[in-house]
Amino acid sequence: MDIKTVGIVGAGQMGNGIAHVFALAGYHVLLNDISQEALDRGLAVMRKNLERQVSREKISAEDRDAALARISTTLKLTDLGNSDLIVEAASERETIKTAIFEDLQPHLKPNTILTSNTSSISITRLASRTDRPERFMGLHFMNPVPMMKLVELIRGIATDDDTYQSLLKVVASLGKTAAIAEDFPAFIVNRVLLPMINEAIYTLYEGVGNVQSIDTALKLGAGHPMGPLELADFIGLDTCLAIMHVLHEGLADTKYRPCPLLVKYVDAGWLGRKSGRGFYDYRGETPVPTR
Ligand SMILES: CC(=O)CC(=O)SCCNC(=O)CCNC(=O)[C@H](O)C(C)(C)COP(=O)(O)OP(=O)(O)OC[C@H]1O[C@@H](n2cnc3c(N)ncnc32)[C@H](O)[C@@H]1OP(=O)(O)O
Ligand SMILES: NC(=O)C1=CN([C@@H]2O[C@H](COP(=O)(O)OP(=O)(O)OC[C@H]3O[C@@H](n4cnc5c(N)ncnc54)[C@H](OP(=O)(O)O)[C@@H]3O)[C@@H](O)[C@H]2O)C=CC1
Repeated sequence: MDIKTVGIVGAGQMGNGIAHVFALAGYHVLLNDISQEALDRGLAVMRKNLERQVSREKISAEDRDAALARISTTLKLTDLGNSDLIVEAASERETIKTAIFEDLQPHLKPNTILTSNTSSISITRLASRTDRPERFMGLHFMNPVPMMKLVELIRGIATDDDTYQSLLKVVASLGKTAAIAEDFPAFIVNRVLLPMINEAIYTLYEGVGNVQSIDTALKLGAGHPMGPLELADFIGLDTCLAIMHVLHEGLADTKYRPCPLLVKYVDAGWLGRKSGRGFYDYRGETPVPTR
């Protein structure tokens, strides 16, 4: 299938990164969110990240301008009806995702491929709520999207081969590498990564270390580019908690129980970088540990 126009739902940190890489690869992008503020912020972040790529001589100024010219934004979900491919990147809540696909469905072309960037939710179940489970797949980008080379591809039980092959080509056209995961809770990356982050939060909760010592230990002791608490803040603590709930419920094993301290931070609205505070406080010039 020839994919030219991509509709992206959700202009948060993932949605804007996904729009960035599709536009740079020559696709026309229509970006939707429920809030104008999120759309404006998403565009501003894309401009900044494209600018950084120009200043580091990764792309030319012409590439940047052409990419920006290929991106439009809209508050109206139904404007995405002409897209050849939909990438849903709204908040990690199943009811939100299901409602988006239900609202979009009557306005879509029959062949349009539906994908979700979900970190953990069953692709088979999301697909089953649409009129085209055979043309539905998990297309899971990593954060920050312009930098990370991997895209996890997850087939639902009904996904057909044509959809799978089309998405393999899309991933290659973005200059990224696909890893194929079976449709089980949190797939591959987050099945491994999130229990590690949750364990780091338990380590903090139980007083084995403080924020600084835990992050320093994993960065310098295990060669991680970011400490696990810094990474949790980067992903978003609400998203981390949502993934742990899916693992805990979906695999029915207590080893996946979310740390009460993670729950407390989310209850406080301390969601990490995106809200200004999490395991670090980002409101000053340099991040300061909150524990
Ligand atoms: C939750 C899920 O469902 C799945 C997930 O995504 S889990 C999260 C997966 N992501 C990770 O684990 C990220 C771990 N962190 C890293 O790899 C690195 O810290 C990083 C690549 C983000 C930044 O690297 P760094 O060396 O500390 O920063 P810095 O030297 O300033 O930048 C390195 C590059 O990243 C780019 N970059 C940094 N932050 C960026 C951002 N937020 N957006 C876009 N690009 C960014 C810089 O422009 C720079 O690009 P070049 O190398 O092309 O010049
Ligand atoms: N953060 C990460 O590291 C990664 C996240 N993901 C997944 O990507 C998805 C998005 O995550 P992320 O970008 O971090 O989250 P963010 O919170 O940064 O962004 C989510 C965006 O979706 C918007 N939104 C909520 N409901 C709707 C709706 N009905 N229609 C359109 N937009 C809506 C939100 O608006 P508002 O703020 O107004 O509610 C917000 O702007 C999630 O499924 C997440 O699990 C995948 C890989 C990595």
